[in-house]
Amino acid sequence: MPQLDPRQQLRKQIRLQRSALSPLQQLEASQAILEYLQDDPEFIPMQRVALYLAFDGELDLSLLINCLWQQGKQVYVPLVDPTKNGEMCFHRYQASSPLQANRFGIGEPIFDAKQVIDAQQLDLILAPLVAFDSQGNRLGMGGGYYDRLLAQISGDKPLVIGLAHDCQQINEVPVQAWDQPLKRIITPSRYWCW
Ligand SMILES: Nc1nc2c(c(=O)[nH]1)N(C=O)[C@@H](CNc1ccc(C(=O)N[C@@H](CCC(=O)O)C(=O)O)cc1)CN2
Ligand SMILES: Nc1ncnc2c1ncn2[C@@H]1O[C@H](COP(=O)(O)OP(=O)(O)OP(=O)(O)O)[C@@H](O)[C@H]1O
Repeated sequence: MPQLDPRQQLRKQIRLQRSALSPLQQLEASQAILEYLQDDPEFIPMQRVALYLAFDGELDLSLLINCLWQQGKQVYVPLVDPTKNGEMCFHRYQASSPLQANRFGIGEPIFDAKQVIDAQQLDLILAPLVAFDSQGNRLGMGGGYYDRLLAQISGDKPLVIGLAHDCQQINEVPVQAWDQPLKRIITPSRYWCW
C-alpha cells in the first residue's frame, strides 16, 4: 500500500473527527457562528457574501444563509468548473435556486453565467477548511480551489474568514508555497485575528 503524504493523512484524520460530531454539537456550532457574525458591527454593511454549502461534517451555515436572505443580502456559493481542474467560481444562491450535486457530491446551483460574481466584487468570503493552526495556515480539501481563488484577491476587499470547528485546529499545518494563510478564522469558541 502506498503511504499517504502528511497532508493527506491530516485531511483523513481531521475529516473523520469532524464527521463524528453529533447533530447537537453541529447545531451549537452553527448558532455560535451566527452570533459572532450578527454581533460584529463590521458585518452589518456587507451585502455580498460568499459562503459554502456544508458537507462531510463542515460547520453548517444554513442558519446564517437564512438570516442573510431575510436581511435581503446576496448569497453566493462555490461552483466547481467540471471542465477545468481546480477552478471554481462564486454563483448566486437564492431560496428558489435548484441545487444539483457536483462531482464531489456537494450541492451547487445550476450554472448561469449571469449569476456568477467576480470575487473582487464580494464583501465577504467565508471559506471552508479541513485543518488550521495558530498561525492562520489553512489546509483545504486538496483541490487547490480556494488557494487559486484567494491568490487572485488583493487589498482589503473582500474580507476572508475561515470557518471551522474547534477540533479542526492542529499544531502545525505542513505548508506549501502556494498556500494562502488566513487573516481570520472563527470557531465556535474563538475569533482568531492575525
Ligand atoms: N462545502 C464545500 N464546498 C466546496 C469546497 C469545500 O471545501 N467545502 N471546496 C474547497 O475547495 C471546493 C470543492 N473541493 C473539494 C475537493 C476535494 C474533494 C474530495 O472529496 N476529494 C476526494 C477525492 C477526489 C475526487 O473524488 O475526485 C477525497 O478527498 O476523498 C471534495 C471537494 C468547492 N466547494
Ligand atoms: N495559486 C495557485 N495556482 C496554481 N495552482 C495552485 C495554486 N494554489 C494551489 N494550486 C495547486 O492546487 C493543488 C492542491 O493544493 P492544496 O493541496 O494546497 O489544496 P487545499 O488548500 O488543500 O485545497 P482548497 O484550497 O481547495 O481548499 C496543488 O497541487 C497546487 O499545485
